[in-house]
Amino acid sequence: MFQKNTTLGEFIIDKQKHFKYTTGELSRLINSIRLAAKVVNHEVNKAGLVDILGNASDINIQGERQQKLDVYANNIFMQTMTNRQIVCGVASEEEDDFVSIHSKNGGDNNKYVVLIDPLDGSSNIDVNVSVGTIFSIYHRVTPVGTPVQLEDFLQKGTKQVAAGYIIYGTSTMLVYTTGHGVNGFTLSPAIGTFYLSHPDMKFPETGSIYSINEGYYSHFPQGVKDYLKYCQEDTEDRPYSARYIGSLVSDFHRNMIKGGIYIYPTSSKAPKGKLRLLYECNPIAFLTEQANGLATDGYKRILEIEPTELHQRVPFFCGSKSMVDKVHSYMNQYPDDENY
Ligand SMILES: O=P(O)(O)OC[C@H]1O[C@](O)(COP(=O)(O)O)[C@@H](O)[C@@H]1O
Ligand SMILES: [Mg+2]
Ligand SMILES: [Mg+2]
Repeated sequence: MFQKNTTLGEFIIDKQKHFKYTTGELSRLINSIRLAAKVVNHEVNKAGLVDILGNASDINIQGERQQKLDVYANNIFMQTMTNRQIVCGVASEEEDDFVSIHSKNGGDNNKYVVLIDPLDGSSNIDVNVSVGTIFSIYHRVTPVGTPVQLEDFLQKGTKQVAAGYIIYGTSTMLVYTTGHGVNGFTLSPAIGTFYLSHPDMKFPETGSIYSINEGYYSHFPQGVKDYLKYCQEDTEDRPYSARYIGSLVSDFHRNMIKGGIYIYPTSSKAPKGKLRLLYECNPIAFLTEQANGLATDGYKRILEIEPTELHQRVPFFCGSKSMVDKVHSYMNQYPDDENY
């Protein structure tokens, strides 16, 4: 069992033992994400003092107006991946297409691709509410030494090698998995080092928190409406508490610690759901399952969904096992709602 004062660097090196033919490439990659996270954290912390709040000029591929911090965080992670030549390609929420890391000294020779949501919870940036970064790592499927292709990114979530998030909140944490459980590290602001603070994180089997934007209630599928009615009934252990921060990372983090469910279903405003399969739902689903929770699209396992587009959206239900099972029992009463 790891000591609480174990640093992330020590933990990464020690965990290499899980990979038979390790070259250290994955460790270097996670270390680079750690570095980029610290740079972004520094900027987030002084937001309001520097010109980093508010809208940037562009509308991104999602049709959303980019925030300055979206652009800043995206640049930091892209530069870190490019300068360190540790991946052969990166796909980002803020980039129209995937970015190949060709290199005079061999980006194509790298075996990993990264998919990233550089700044999650953009609507909360200007109001000093916690935001995050989400990342997902795959082993490429095209031959090493050749330019990266779209198929290297369009892989099922079950193929992820590692996934995690950084939460820029009351404290800054990096939480990740390589398929051997979920561990959380807190940044010591004084020393600038991440220390193991939340070893072996697990979702409680059940909980009493539900997270959903009820503002869209009238547009939700009937199964979701029925489940919300169930959550709000007056019984011994209900009504549950409604908690919705509006940053997926923050709502997920709280629910993983306290027990709860996060739902972003389809709605007439978002007929396919809002969240992006590749760099929001797959990494969070991998963490959820590694922490004994469930992550689905309301009907089937998120990690089994075959991706078809870089920026595709899916409905997202994730959290404590018995709560996701319960919402499924309602969704299954309306099988037609599955064919969105
Ligand atoms: O404002 P809404 O529609 O409830 O959406 C909030 C959801 O959208 C997101 O902000 C989408 O992520 P981005 O901020 O990375 O675009 C999630 O973090 C959050 O859970
Ligand atoms: Mg996001
Ligand atoms: Mg984002």
